[in-house]
Amino acid sequence: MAAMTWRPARCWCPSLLQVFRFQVAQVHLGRPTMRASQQDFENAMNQVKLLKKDPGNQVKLKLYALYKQATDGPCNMPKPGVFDLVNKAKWEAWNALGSLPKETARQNYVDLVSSLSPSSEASSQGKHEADEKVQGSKDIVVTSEDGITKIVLNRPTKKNAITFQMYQDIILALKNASTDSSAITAFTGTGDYYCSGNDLTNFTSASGGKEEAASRGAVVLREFVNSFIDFPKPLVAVVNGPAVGISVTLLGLFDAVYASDKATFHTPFSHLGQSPEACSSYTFPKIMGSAKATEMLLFGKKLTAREAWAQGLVTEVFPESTFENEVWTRLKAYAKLPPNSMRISKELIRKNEKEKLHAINAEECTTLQARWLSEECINALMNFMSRKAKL
Ligand SMILES: CCCCCCCCCCC/C=C/C(=O)SCCNC(=O)CCNC(=O)[C@H](O)C(C)(C)COP(=O)(O)OP(=O)(O)OC[C@H]1O[C@@H](n2cnc3c(N)ncnc32)[C@H](O)[C@@H]1OP(=O)(O)O
Repeated sequence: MAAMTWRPARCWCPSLLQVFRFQVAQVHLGRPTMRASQQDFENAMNQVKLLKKDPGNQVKLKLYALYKQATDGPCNMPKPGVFDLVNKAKWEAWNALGSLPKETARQNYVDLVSSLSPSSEASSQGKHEADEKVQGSKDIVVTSEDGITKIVLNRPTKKNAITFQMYQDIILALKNASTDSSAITAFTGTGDYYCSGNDLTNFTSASGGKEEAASRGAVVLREFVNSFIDFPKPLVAVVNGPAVGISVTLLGLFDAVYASDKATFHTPFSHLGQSPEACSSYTFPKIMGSAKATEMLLFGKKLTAREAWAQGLVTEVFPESTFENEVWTRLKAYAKLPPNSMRISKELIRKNEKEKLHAINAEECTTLQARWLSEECINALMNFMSRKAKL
């Protein structure tokens, strides 16, 4: 086994890691099952060596984790000691991927590398493979094949929390997906979480005063939710793990929600001094009744996948062991249906509520803009930031 040890020309992040040795061993990946993806994977590994720009520790940890998941499967190493910073960071990144299948990890690795060097030929395939990756950044990876445009939240070390940039990336991804050649668009997450909602550092790290940040937040949130309200094609959520906050409330605007039985659904808005968004103040009572909606949106009751299914928020629950395979097989079959008929039928189902949903979205954003400036919310965000420091 030839080991390729990559020592950066300079220490990339002395504050976090003294020296980050990024070891990617060239291993014989066994008899090729899918020659092409294996070839892409090895090409991507070589591309990593040629990267001229420092991708940052987060990305390097992600590459390390995806590489290990793709070659060794789920994390099988004991957790390093608390003072072994480098290996503990690597262990956590790998462990955060949970039971992500090797093929998915391999594909995510290739996608991540190609997003780092977009001009690179991460794929050795012809036109078809090159079409698979259509847009995205390091945290939102968009691929399109088999009639499905897949929008992947790809920030597993932060439980796929949504940054300001990711909101913009998703708006663009939906805009592109609405006119591309795919029949269906699906959202899913990398790692053990679907999405832990809004990145709670969005506001504390925003430039300008908190009033300006709240105002910008309301504008981007309104545009973000409108892009879901107006999306013309079948929109499916593939909830691969726990979902928090806006990733849960948005489900009321999806056309189908398939969940792994390890998924949970949590909207801790009162705990955060906030209020509901993504039209959930209307869609949740409509879907599950006002009492169940109150338990979620006011009291922050966390639902299991089965409870969410029983309340109508989830269309179907699958065993974790067969979830990915069953869901993507089903969606590939659905994606073969006549796309115009599906689009027109969706328009019939949704058209009577669109105007109402836009108005509800506007009101929720105005309310949230005020909430973000409230003492209750600011204290809650500070508590979240300081919780680790107490450890
Ligand atoms: C200019 C302003 C722009 C604003 C942009 C628009 C704003 C739109 C806002 C729309 C309204 C949305 C509301 C919501 O979504 S409310 C819900 C927000 N989410 C949460 O409250 C979840 C917070 N996270 C947690 O409770 C836990 O992390 C969680 C239970 C999810 C997992 O716990 P666990 O112990 O398993 O893992 P860690 O806590 O160690 O998490 C691993 C690392 O990931 C970081 N993390 C996780 N979630 C978030 C998050 N939501 N925001 C920021 N960071 C998050 C966590 O801090 C860990 O990082 P470190 O390893 O660096 O500590």
